Amino acid sequence: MEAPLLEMSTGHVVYFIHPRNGSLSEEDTFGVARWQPENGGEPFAIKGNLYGVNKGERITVHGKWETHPKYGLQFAVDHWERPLPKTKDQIISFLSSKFVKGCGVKTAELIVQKLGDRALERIMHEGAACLMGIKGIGTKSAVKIADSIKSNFEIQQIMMTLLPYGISADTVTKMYKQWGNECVDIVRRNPYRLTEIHLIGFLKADEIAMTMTIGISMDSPYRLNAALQHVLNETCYKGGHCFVFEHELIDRTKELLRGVSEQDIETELQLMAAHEQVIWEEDRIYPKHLYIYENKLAHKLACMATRSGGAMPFLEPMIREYQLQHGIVLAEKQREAVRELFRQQLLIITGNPGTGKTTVVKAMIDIYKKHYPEATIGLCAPTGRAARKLGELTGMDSSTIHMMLGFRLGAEPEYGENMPLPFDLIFIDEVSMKDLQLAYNLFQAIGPNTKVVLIGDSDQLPSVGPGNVLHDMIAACIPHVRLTEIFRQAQESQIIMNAHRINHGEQVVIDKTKDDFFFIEQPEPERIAHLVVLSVLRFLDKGYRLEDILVLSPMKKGVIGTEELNNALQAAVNPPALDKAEIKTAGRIYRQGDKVIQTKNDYDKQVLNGDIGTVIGTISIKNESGELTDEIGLACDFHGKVVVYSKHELKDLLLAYAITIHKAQGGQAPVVIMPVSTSHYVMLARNLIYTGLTRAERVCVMIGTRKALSMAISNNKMVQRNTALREKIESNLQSIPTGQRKVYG
Ligand SMILES: Nc1ncnc2c1ncn2[C@@H]1O[C@H](COP(=O)(O)OP(=O)(O)OP(=O)(O)O)[C@@H](O)[C@H]1O
Repeated sequence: MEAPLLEMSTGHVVYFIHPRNGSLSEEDTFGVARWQPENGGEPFAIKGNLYGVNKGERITVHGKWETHPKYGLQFAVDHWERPLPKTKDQIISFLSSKFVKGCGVKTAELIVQKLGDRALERIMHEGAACLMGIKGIGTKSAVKIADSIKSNFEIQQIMMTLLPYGISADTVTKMYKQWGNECVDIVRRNPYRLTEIHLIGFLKADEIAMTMTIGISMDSPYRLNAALQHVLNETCYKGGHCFVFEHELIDRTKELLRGVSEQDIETELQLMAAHEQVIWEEDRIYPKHLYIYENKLAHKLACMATRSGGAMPFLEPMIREYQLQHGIVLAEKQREAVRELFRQQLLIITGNPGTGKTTVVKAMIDIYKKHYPEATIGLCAPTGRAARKLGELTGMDSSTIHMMLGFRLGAEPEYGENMPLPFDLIFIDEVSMKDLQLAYNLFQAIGPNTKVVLIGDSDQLPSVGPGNVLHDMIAACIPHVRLTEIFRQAQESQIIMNAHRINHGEQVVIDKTKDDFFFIEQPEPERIAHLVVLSVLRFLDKGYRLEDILVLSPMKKGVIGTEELNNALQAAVNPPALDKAEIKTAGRIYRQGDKVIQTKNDYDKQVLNGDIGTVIGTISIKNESGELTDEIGLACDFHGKVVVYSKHELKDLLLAYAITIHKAQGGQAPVVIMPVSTSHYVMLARNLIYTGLTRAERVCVMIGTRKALSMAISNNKMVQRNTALREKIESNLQSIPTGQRKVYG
């Protein structure tokens, strides 16, 4: 049966019926609006994907009439377009709209005066040249006006061609930025190229490829290439691996492509390796960038590790003087760490909580400054929270590694191989979180005369991103001092003592007369969720603030996963109210007063993955020229810095009443509440529970079953990560003959 022909109507949206503010997003594109056809007919309702339609602007909608059981006759929009304005008034109104940069009503009138009814056609064909000589338009603004008109209509054309294949308007805009007017040709030839610029994933590209008329064969090299890239990257980034073994990559790709022969996949892989799209080393296949990071990092670490000095007679009296001045006796391992600081260019200090890491860092800074008064010292950590804590404890400035390196959107960091960081000594805290890429960027920026001290707890979860950098460095014998003594003050904390027990595979011991560790026995997940909410409310009643409380769950899904806990906690802690602004998008509600977490590094806004803030309210979004638009966004406070999110940027912001233990790494709070249930037994591992517990500064409340806790404590099977950093550091170390090793200090 042939599809019914679509009808069309040109006119404008008088107002939006749903959503009332007309603020649609890529995730939430469905809208209903009151429509005024320009032929003078009666207004009617239109509905459908109206994402990108602005109230009042002239567009053409294509679709068909439908009868809604409740609302009657409506026009269901299949697609829409912005027609080329025809009359003088339409042209002036288009030229002075937000789509054309740098052109107000007066300038628009002057343009039409000079170029007439065919002004837009002429600008598109002749470019900026035809605008020259018009009063108030210089060369720069002529180019700006011409470019925005051209790109506007080109994007429209591309959208009309590609939207039917399920490519969203937002993706088209991004594609256009990358490929300009060639988008349609590129996608028609090889839809998988959309995966190259991370606009869509392989599965979506495959879907598009299969629906495009020219069709792409199942064993097309384009398809195989994209599938191999997809499997390689997914495996590395989801599993924290730096490479994937050849047989595993081929097997997984075969499973994904179903019906394509192993031989064809292997041939494509060989071609990819020959063109250095991937790196094939022995039986390992690396994404090219991870291979470069691993090799360069290994080389740099080995060079630094071979630079060590000899005896320092001045040091022992300085350590004694420090102890006297501060009324402290450093433990032998702490003294060893101070000595190693002076001897080594690169030093790792690890220890479980309460073993005196911060104390020894303070001693190191003090003694080093006494010996080298002119020395410049930098402090940093992978997350904002960890950096703030390091700054507070040492009384010195401290920043995130990203900020220290000067990460910028779409550009190399400010500091790197050719521009080393301007410090004599750098301390980096919470190094267990550092993944391969961040470690590479950091060490590239370390100059030949800068010392580096890495501090961390190697029993915590490894980094979220690829690599197992801290473990590999320790295993490769990079100078390392492990602090083991638990000091008396720390011994009084049940949190610290139980953290050590868990780490040794022993069950927790709780003294009910003390008030820092509680275990509430409850087997039912629904009841656990309820108790989590009650506990949070109780701590709030006691005077704790929301930011003092971390609710940690191992998982996102399920009744006691972060998603459902967040909904329950939002409803209990911050319910809707007339005086509280809120925004709804993609099924989530963000309300004034909500605790939120950024889930991606955004160098433009200067908020990093893991930063926690509070929603201040809603706000009108400004366009590129700084003028307010109809679009409503969200304003959040991140430790005194106000960050504004447009609706489509909210995908990078989640509620943070409950967060995963992985996300909580590098941060601590006075209170930690943690469900521990067999309902997420796949996630129950010792280092997970250990990491969660050690986020608590004052009180930890676990809710669940002892059985689940005991299962987690017994599960010490570390998930293996594919990395060759250790091997490469060792081989670099061997290739630097002892005679050529530099003396440092
Ligand atoms: N040599 C020492 N003699 C006596 N007390 C010490 C000594 N070193 C550290 N402490 C005390 O032990 C406690 C824990 O020390 P510190 O905070 O430095 O450990 P940490 O390893 O940094 O802990 P966390 O990982 O929990 O932050 C502190 O109260 C500190 O004052």
